Amino acid sequence: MTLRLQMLGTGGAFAKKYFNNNGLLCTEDFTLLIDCGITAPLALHQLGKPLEKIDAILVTHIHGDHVGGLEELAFRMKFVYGKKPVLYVAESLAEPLWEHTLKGGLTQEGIACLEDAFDVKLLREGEPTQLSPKLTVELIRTPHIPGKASYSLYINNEIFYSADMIFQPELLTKLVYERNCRKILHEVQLTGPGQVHTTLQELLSLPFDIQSKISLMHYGDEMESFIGATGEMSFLRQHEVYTL
Ligand SMILES: O=c1ccn([C@@H]2O[C@H](COP(=O)(O)O)[C@@H](O)[C@H]2O)c(=O)[nH]1
Ligand SMILES: [Zn+2]
Ligand SMILES: [Zn+2]
Repeated sequence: MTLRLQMLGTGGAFAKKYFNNNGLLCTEDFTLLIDCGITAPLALHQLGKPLEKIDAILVTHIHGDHVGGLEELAFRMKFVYGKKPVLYVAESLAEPLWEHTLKGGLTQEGIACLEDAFDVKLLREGEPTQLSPKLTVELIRTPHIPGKASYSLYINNEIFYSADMIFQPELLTKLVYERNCRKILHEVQLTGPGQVHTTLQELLSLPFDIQSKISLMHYGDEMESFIGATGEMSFLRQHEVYTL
């Protein structure tokens, strides 16, 4: 089954060279935007991708580099195309996404809740959900910020998309050896302590056969100086189209 991934950006929260880590995941008849950060509207514009070609958006957690573009996207879909974007969101994130992030900007006549701005589809952790005939996504809750929900994605029961998370070697091992995971798209923090992210040093501790499945994303502006220092892992590049 052919899946294509084109990252709108591959940068970490503070990266300035690579835009926010948001991606277009495409089957032949469906385009999913994974996360819609602050830079997503500009990245889509630069790629020449009209908003109406995006069939749905899925958000992994509530940080600006993952949800900061939703206000503009909702307004443009409403006023330019007269449509509500389809928004896949974990049950646990829907209320905080509205109350803590979007309410201030989106509230106006005709918009009083998340459902007024988006066609909201709630996702349950651990339950694979078919988004289109050839695209299924399962949310896996993974640790990122203490006390805040955040989710990784298991796509078509074979591709792991970490989103932002603290290193989880047991999960990665289980996915590869027990769930036939054949590709891992993983965030990486290249310098400094990981704290709420996964460091390159941590990923380098994984066995070579797991490393060889990993493409690195959500990196800092210093990425170029780490080329050749990432073991069996390679860097995902902004705008390149990958067949998964
Ligand atoms: O050096 C750092 C930089 C950032 N953080 C924390 O990360 C998040 C924001 O980044 P995301 O990519 O959106 O997760 C925020 O909680 C910062 O406090 C950090 O811990 N260390
Ligand atoms: Zn992030
Ligand atoms: Zn985050």
